[in-house]
Amino acid sequence: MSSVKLTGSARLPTAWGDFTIYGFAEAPDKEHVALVMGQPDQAEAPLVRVHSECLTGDALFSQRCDCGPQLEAAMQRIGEAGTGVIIYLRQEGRGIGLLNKIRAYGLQDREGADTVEANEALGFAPDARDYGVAADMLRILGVLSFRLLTNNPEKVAGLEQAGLQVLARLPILAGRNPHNHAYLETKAAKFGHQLKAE
Ligand SMILES: Nc1nc2c(ncn2[C@@H]2O[C@H](COP(=O)(O)OP(=O)(O)OP(=O)(O)O)[C@@H](O)[C@H]2O)c(=O)[nH]1
Ligand SMILES: [Zn+2]
Repeated sequence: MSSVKLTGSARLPTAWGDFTIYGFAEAPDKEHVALVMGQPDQAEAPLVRVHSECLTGDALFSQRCDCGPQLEAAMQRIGEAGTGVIIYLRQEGRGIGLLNKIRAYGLQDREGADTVEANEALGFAPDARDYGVAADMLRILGVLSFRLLTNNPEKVAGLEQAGLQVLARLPILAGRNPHNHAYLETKAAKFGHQLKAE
């Protein structure tokens, strides 16, 4: 039984080409979207990006993280390929929500905590995400095997555990800057993100 329901779709022209945006509802009140270009359900190894919401990075140009540039890079690569999917998950702050992420940022600023320590100080797991919903959305879209744009091995494992086939992990290195240096180092050291060019 899928935890998400497809609720509608529409054209979404972007700077990188024309996508179709699909709305998904997850009970009780979460809303997710998928951007689809071309016919990834017919393609042999389409590009897929599973992107976790980051309001500060995706919409407000924050340089504390690399989320906005990664999203742009993924849309550009899918535009160049002509086919692919962006699953945009409303798992802000690695699943703790926007307001808790801002509290975690405050602890990092005032107490020198890294992202993991700040989450733990607030009583959260270091990473509270789950990729089952993303897997359900991909299944509804008919995309069962694909190449995944990510540096995060947990994302690959999470989607595979949910029954999908990740044919390859493609690195997505974008948006490194002096403000996110420590954040990226923590991702590599504590979450095993692969951040070296391959
Ligand atoms: N709790 C918390 N979440 C953060 C922090 N900085 C960024 N995030 C969130 O982290 C999520 C992105 O996760 P990342 O670990 O950067 O990257 P990823 O999605 O796991 O991996 P990639 O696929 O390689 O991008 C977004 O939801 C951000 O809002 C932070 O300091 N604390
Ligand atoms: Zn971010």
